[in-house]
Amino acid sequence: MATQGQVITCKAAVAWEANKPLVIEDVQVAPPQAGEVRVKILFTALCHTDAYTWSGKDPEGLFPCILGHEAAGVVESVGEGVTEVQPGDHVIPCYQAECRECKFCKSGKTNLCGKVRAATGVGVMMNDRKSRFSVNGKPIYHFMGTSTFSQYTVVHDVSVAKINPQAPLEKVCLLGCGVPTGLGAVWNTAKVEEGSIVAVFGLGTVGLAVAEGAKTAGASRIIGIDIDSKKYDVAKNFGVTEFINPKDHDKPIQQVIVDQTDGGVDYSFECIGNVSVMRAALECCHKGWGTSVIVGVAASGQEISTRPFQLVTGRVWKGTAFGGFKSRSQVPWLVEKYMNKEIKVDEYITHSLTLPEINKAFDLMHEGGCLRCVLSVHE
Ligand SMILES: NC(=O)C1=CN([C@@H]2O[C@H](COP(=O)(O)OP(=O)(O)OC[C@H]3O[C@@H](n4cnc5c(N)ncnc54)[C@H](O)[C@@H]3O)[C@@H](O)[C@H]2O)C=CC1
Ligand SMILES: N[C@@H](CCC(=O)N[C@@H](CSC=O)C(=O)NCC(=O)O)C(=O)O
Ligand SMILES: [Zn+2]
Ligand SMILES: [Zn+2]
Repeated sequence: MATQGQVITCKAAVAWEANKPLVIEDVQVAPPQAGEVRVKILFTALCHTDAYTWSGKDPEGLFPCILGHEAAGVVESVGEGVTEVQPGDHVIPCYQAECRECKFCKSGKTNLCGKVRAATGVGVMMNDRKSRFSVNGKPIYHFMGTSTFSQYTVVHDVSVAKINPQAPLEKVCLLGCGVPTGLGAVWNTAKVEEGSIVAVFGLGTVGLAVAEGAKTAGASRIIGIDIDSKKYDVAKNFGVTEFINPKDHDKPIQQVIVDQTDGGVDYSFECIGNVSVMRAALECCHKGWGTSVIVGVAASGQEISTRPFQLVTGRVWKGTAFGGFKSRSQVPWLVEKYMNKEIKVDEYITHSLTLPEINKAFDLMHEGGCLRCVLSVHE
């Protein structure tokens, strides 16, 4: 192919500074080095975590950078030693890598991978600790090892999942983050059993995917909690059976839930990123066994607290990254589940725009009616 081994100049949305509108720039994307893959991104969605880092509250946020981590595309070229994907393969970039060789990958206890995390956390590639992106010679940092708000990106080979080429990329891009995170929080992290009572705090994409996961796990009651009452109508389609708006109650929300559930829920999930809600989510769990899973990402400087007595009396506090899914192994499996109509994806897509409209897409994200907005990157 003509572009292999060449620098590609393409359009990308650059975050030059925290909180300043993204700027569509002509970006130079260097060829992939050993162990790297250059991907033509066709569709990318926006996740709340992109907005979080853009806001300047992420301690790992570096500027200028190219954000984006929920996407799908086609391999354009590969660097030396890359064997598991080749040009033309349909792929989903994975911010949570899976090398299958490191201490984490071999532990059988976690989906976290240590191979490239130190490099992706500081916005560079592992090989030479440099960025593959530049604008007129000025380096632009990578983000989460994915940087999908660009027509082309370079990722580590351990951070890319090859998927069924029949899958519609404009839909399955969502399997790069929010939907697997919610489903996996239920299936892998909490391991919700049939008949359980579940509370979901925050009914955005991640919370709705938790509800969907809980429904398929056979939960008997799925209580959705959100400060936006309009969320309930949509949430019913994802399995939420009851709704509570904390603003409608004088008592603390954990007390309201404990009163309505004969002592508390079996499982709760915080899908907002609010440390006060994380506490409420733990404290609404049943004494002796209730488990609360933190999914939301809280800003730099925020800390969780509760009375240790809550844990002494048997409640369990956990967290999850990418829903505990092993990315390269299990994203292709999730794609198949979608193709077999076993999991929802289309239902989370409320808006479709193009890359140049990305600032509008971020505005939409902060409006109640938007779950996921998918950007067509080459239109
Ligand atoms: N752990 C992980 O691997 C991942 C974590 N995340 C994080 O999950 C969180 C949720 O992501 P999205 O669903 O995309 O966000 P979202 O913004 O679409 O949804 C959040 C929901 O919480 C509601 N909410 C806000 N404050 C509330 C409060 N005090 N009480 C009750 N409800 C409240 C909002 O009305 C909204 O419906 C974010 O913090 C995101 O960064 C996202 C993906 C992966
Ligand atoms: N840089 C952030 C960390 C944010 C975070 O926790 N990210 C999640 C994924 S959120 C996706 O939308 C995650 O997978 N964390 C594990 C990891 O290795 O980063 C901060 O420092 O707050
Ligand atoms: Zn995300
Ligand atoms: Zn690993």
